[in-house]
Parts: sequence; structure tokens; C-alpha cells
Amino acid sequence: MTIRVGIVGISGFGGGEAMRLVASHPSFELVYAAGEGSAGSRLADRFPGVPARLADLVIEKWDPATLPKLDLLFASLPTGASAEALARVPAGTKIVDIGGDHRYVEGWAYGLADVWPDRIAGQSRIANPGCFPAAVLTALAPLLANGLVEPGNIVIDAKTGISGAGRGGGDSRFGYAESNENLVPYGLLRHVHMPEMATTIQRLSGGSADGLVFTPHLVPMTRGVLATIYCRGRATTEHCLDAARRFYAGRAFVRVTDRPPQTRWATGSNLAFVSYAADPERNLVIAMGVVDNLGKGAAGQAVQNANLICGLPETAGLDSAPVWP
Ligand SMILES: NC(=O)C1=CN([C@@H]2O[C@H](COP(=O)(O)OP(=O)(O)OC[C@H]3O[C@@H](n4cnc5c(N)ncnc54)[C@H](OP(=O)(O)O)[C@@H]3O)[C@@H](O)[C@H]2O)C=CC1
Ligand SMILES: CC(=O)N[C@@H](CCC(=O)OP(=O)(O)O)C(=O)O
Repeated sequence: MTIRVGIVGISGFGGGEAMRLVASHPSFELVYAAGEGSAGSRLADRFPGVPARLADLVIEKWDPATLPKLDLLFASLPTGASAEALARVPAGTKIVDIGGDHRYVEGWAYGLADVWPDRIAGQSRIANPGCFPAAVLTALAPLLANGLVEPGNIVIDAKTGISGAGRGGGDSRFGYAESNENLVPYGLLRHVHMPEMATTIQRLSGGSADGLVFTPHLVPMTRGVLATIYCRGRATTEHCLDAARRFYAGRAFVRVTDRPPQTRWATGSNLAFVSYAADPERNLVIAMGVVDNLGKGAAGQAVQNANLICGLPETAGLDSAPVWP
């Protein structure tokens, strides 16, 4: 079975990673690419290393009215830029939105693929989680589902590579001279990922996430997210590790590790690494989650979600090992 796939936002970091994964997917055929400023270029002009069979595909100006017949569309547009246009995509075309416009929006399933695949299979509109929630929620889910930590008392300290900001980049914080040898906190108290993390914590635990604190930091690396999460709970380290091993038993993409995970373990892959350290006497549980922001944090999880909604093996096109070193 060949699935006809389109990618809008293909010139960007998320869209480019989706293209890389789609190009080597056993059931997907890339037949449509779209964007704004890049419209009119061939894929090979943007990505000199693209497989030869895709080299001459021309990036079209994004307009849902001129879509060819597609089975599946990946949207990787700036948050705020996709809702209106995606509403005009025919119902028969499945969509995975990598941007933030549809997370916990009516009619869209929140695509936390490793945690609730059953809620995703059979849907046709998927909102991919943000890159920080991908790391944070994967680490927290086993603890919350087993009542091992208090949902209302969670403090998240997270680090991200610069590609998390996209090619568009925004201001000069993301240039080499300002990001190299520098460490920058941002988004304090009101980062855009807070609502989806709070809602998911409530869904997994049944309790309120009112006390949630989240501070991300830019670090001078290209890819990777590490979330270190401080929680209140009386569990031991072994309880937490056991809960995670049981929760993710048989799941392909989550690795539960005894030692603290490192960002490079996930680079270029759809893997998530989780680990825990806990001291019951101090009422303290530390959870750690690592993903590649462009892998599990964006295009990897998007392809995993696409596999789920297309009835394909969840691992199709996603089984290559991370890049090391
Ligand atoms: N980078 C990351 O790690 C992650 C990103 N995301 C989300 O994914 C989305 C894309 O991010 P990212 O790839 O990093 O961003 P980039 O800035 O790298 O890419 C943005 C893409 O959107 C296209 N675009 C912008 N405006 C329009 C428009 N009006 N019509 C059509 N295409 C448009 C650009 O195309 P063109 O060049 O042709 O103008 C470009 O391909 C965002 O919502 C982001 O928040 C989610 C998780 C992780
Ligand atoms: C470094 C950096 O700026 N990272 C982005 C997160 C990327 C992401 O997950 O974006 P969406 O939720 O918009 O899809 C940020 O903190 O907003």
C-alpha cells in the first residue's frame, strides 16, 4: 500500500526532518511540498542531499484549494499560521499538525503517541505535542498514572538546542555569536507549552496541575531537549523505574535507563529516554526526560502518529539508530 503524502513547511527544520523520514518510509510517497518564501524552488535547491527521485519536486505556494489528492498531510508551520488553512483541507486527507495550533482543540487528538496510542489510532486529525511536552510528559506519565507524585507540585527545568526555535529564528538570540558559549533562560512563568503540559498532567493523574512551574533554557547545541523535573512523592528510585518499565513494556520508542539520560543518546531518532532519582525521606522525586526536539519533539513523533492513524506498524520508517557521536 502506498500512501500519498504532502508536507507544508518543508523548508523549515520540522518540515525538513519530516521530509527526511518520509523519504525513507516504506509506505509513504512524497508527492506534494509547500511553503511560502521557498515556493518555486526544487527540493534539491533547498536540500542538496535529497534522494534523487525527489530532487525535482517543486515546492508550491501553500494553498489548500490547490492540493492534489493526498492521503496524508504533515503541517509544519509557525504556530498561529496553520488553523485557518488546515480547516479547508478535505476531510479525506489525514493531517498531523506539528505546530501548536490544534493541541487540545475539539476535533483533534493530542498525539502523545507513546503514552496513549489507542486514543490516536483511528483518528484523522492529530495535534503533535510540543518538543518540551514530549520530553516532560513521557517522563512523568508513569509516575502520574501510578500516583507516585503529586500532580499539583511539579517544577520543570528544561534545556533545548537552538534548532527548537526553527529556521525562522526570530531575534538575534538564535545567531551563532549570541548562542555559542551562552546559556539563556526564557519564557518564564508563561511559556506557550504550559497549557498542554497542565492539561495532560490532569488527564494522567486525575488531579490539578495548578502549581506547575516550567523554565526552558537555550543551550549552544543544535538538537536535543533535556527536562529535569522536580516532584513531591514518597516513592523510591526503584519504584519509579519499575513503574516506567511496566508502563512502557513492549513500547518501541521509550528507553528507561538507570543512569541519567543525555541529549546525544536520542539525536536523529524518535527515541525518548527517561530516568528517575528519588529520596522518600525528602519527599522528592526527580524525573528526567530526553528527546531530540526534531525527532520525538516534532517530525519523529509526527511520523509515529501518522503510522498509527494509517494503520501501519508504529515503527515503520522510524527504526534507524540515533547518530553517534
Ligand atoms: N523546531 C522544533 O524543534 C520544533 C518545532 N515545532 C513547531 O513546528 C512548526 C514549524 O517549526 P520549525 O520547522 O522549527 O520552523 P521553521 O521556521 O524552521 O520553518 C517554518 C516553515 O513554515 C513555512 N511558512 C511560514 N509561514 C508560512 C505561510 N504563511 N504559508 C506557508 N508556509 C509558511 C516556512 O516556509 P518558507 O521557507 O517557504 O517561507 C518554513 O518552511 C512550528 O509551529 C514550531 O513551533 C514543534 C516542535 C519542535
Ligand atoms: C528554542 C525554542 O524557541 N523552542 C520553542 C519550542 C519549539 C516547539 O515545540 O514549538 P511549538 O510548541 O510552537 O510547536 C519554544 O520554546 O517556543
